[in-house]
Order: sequence, then C-alpha cells, then structure tokens
Amino acid sequence: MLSFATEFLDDMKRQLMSLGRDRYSLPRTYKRVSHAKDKARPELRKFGWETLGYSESFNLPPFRDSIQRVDGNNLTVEEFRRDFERPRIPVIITGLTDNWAAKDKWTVERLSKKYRNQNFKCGEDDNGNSVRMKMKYYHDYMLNNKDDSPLYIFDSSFAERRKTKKLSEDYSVPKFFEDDLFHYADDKKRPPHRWFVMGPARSGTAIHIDPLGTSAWNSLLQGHKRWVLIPPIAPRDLVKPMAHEKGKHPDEGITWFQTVYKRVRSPSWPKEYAPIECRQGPGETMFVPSGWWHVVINEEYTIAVTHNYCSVENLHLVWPKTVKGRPKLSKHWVKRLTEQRPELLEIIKSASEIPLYDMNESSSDSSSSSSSSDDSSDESDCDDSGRCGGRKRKNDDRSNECPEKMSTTYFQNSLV
Ligand SMILES: O=C(O)CCC(=O)C(=O)O
Ligand SMILES: [Fe+2]
Repeated sequence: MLSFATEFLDDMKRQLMSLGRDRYSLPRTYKRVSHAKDKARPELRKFGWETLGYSESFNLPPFRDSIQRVDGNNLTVEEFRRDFERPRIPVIITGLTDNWAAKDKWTVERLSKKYRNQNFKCGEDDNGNSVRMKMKYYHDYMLNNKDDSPLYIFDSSFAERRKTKKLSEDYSVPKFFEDDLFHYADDKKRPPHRWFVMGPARSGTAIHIDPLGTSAWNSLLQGHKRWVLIPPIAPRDLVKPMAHEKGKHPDEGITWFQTVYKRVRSPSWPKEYAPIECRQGPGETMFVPSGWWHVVINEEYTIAVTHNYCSVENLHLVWPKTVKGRPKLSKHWVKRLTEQRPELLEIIKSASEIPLYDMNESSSDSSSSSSSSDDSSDESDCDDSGRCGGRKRKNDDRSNECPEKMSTTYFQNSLV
C-alpha cells in the first residue's frame, strides 16, 4: 500500500515537472503564465508550448551582416533623409542611445524591481483584448521558460499608464525621427505608435510590413536581435511560410526562421528580392523604411523600444493608406496639417487617390473591415504585418498578419 502511494506521488511529481511548474522562482508564476497562455494562444492548450523542443534544438546559422551602419553622431538629419529615408534604404544607426537613461535603467534586474507589480501586455485574446502579466511574473517567465515560441511583451500604452509612463522619460526620440506628422493629430485619435518590447530567446516578430505605410525605428538596450529585411516589391506568397510549413506556430518569427529563411539564403533566391540581414546589438537603432518586409528573432532576452512614424519623406505612402484604412482619422489629420503644415498639402494632393474635396462623400469610417479581403495586394501587405509580433488572431488571416501593431485600435477599422 505504501509503495503504491509512493509511486503515485512520484508519478504526480513527474507530471508536474513535465508541465514545468518547478521551473519558476515565484510560487504564482506558473499559474499566471498558464492563464495568460490560455488567453493568448488557446489553440496550444492541447498541443503544448514546449512540444517542438526548440529550446534545445533551435539554432540559427551564422549571420551574414549585410546592413549599412552609420554613426548617428556624425550624421545630419538632411544626410539621413537623402541617403536612407528618401531612397528607403534600411540602416543601423549607432550612438543614439548613448545619453539615454534607459542605457542604465533598462536592465532586467532594475525593470523587474521598479515595475514589479505593473501589468504589461504580452499577448492578445481572440477578441482583440490585451493579455497582460505583472512584470515580476513575466521576468520569472522570461528567464526560465523553455517554450518553443514564448510570450513577448509588446506594450503600446506604457507611456499613458500612470505607473509605467516614466519609461518614456528614459529615452528620447532621435532627431532623425522627430518630425512625426501624426503628432498633429489629437493624441487620442492617432494610431498607437510606440512600444516597449521585452522578450526571451526565440520570441520575435513574424514577417510583416509595418502598418499604414509608416517607417519605424527600433532601439535595442539589451541582448541581440536577428533581423531579415526584404524589399517591398517581394511578393507576399514568396516571403511567407507556405501552408505546409506553418505548423502550430503559423505567425511566429521562429517559424519563419525555420522555413523561409533557408530559401532566402539559398543561391536560387531571386536577386531582385535580395535580403538585408543583420544582428542588432545593444545601443544600435534599426531604421525600417516604409514598405519593407521584416522579421525578427531574439537570440537571448532583449529589451527595446520602437516607434512608427510618418515623415515628410513617407507621407506620400502613408496618406493613401490612412484614407483607406482610417478615413475618419485622415479627415481630422488633414485638417490639422492644413492649419499647421500647409506646405505638405502638395504631397497629400499628389498622393491622393480621392480628391481632397471629395473626401467627405467618398469615405466613411466604417467600423467593419470587411472590404479588406478584396483590397489590392498593395494594401494588404502591411499590413500584413504579422507583428508585428506574431500575436495573431485566429480565423482571420488578415488581422493575424499584423499581430500587435495591427490588432490594436490602430487597425480596428483599417483595410490593411
Ligand atoms: O523587435 C521586434 O520584435 C520587431 C518589431 C517590429 O518589427 C515591429 O514592431 O513592427
Ligand atoms: Fe515591424
């Protein structure tokens, strides 16, 4: 009888261990993590999060660094515009974080202490609601999980919440990106544009194009990120995993690096879609020009901040997408730009598919995005942003494609 009881207990213990309960330092982490996972990726409930064994088996080939790097302290805004922004050439700018408080303050130890009890968004449920976790649990999870494609903090409201807004004082928008024309729209109306980003090895962002034709900068404070960027002209079907490659993690960066990446690096990959690859390190700022496909995987835990913006250089791309995807915002925005940046109206006019005086009749801010499915392929790119983070929504291929950045209100009514 006794040996039966001992065996039973041993068996229970083995089961608990296989669930990873013993993995974490805090007694509640397992429960909090399970709860978040259930909401963010319910489809993995049965399959499991560690089933593919990527924490043991996933390895990236040595990187081929093919990106230009420039020293931000020796670059003028004019030069940046002429050499990178206007021709839409990706670049890593160094030296921009040298004077940021975040350089010292954004360590995992300090953040996990200071924001211990603050909730951060690490996923989204099927209804588009944020899935949040307290920093102390996420910290424990980040350092100890063995998940194939772990939960990733991608939080766009950190600067608006009373107890986390101090994070936004730890860095400043580099001069190259300061003239963000969405600033002219009311804060409440403008799309989400800044994200605090933190995640362990293997977390990342599925291949996507950033929303509404915006460009992005992404400054890394801790760890290393591997990036692959592919020119805007590359067709979606070529850059995305094929149906049979999607598996259980169809919209995760790691799936791309296990599948499409091999093709991208093979000699048969079309020269006109030649990728730009790199390994971004602490203190480096990636510039992602409008329209470029990009995919990211974290090599170890990383902490970063990223902003999306519209500038004089990409306004001609952002404007028509905003009219289509966010018509109400576009009307408000053009009014503000007319008052405060009248010199930009020429750009807007020549980029407009709809004459400005027609805007009231021809566009309404529909709350449905049903027209997205027959949108042109050009419109569907971003916006295919798997983000953008890969937090996709199930049964909705399009919104899935631009996870985080896209599934927030930014895209609620968007056609992307
Ligand atoms: O840091 C990352 O995971 C990439 C972020 C990204 O591409 C995005 O925010 O759109
Ligand atoms: Fe992106």
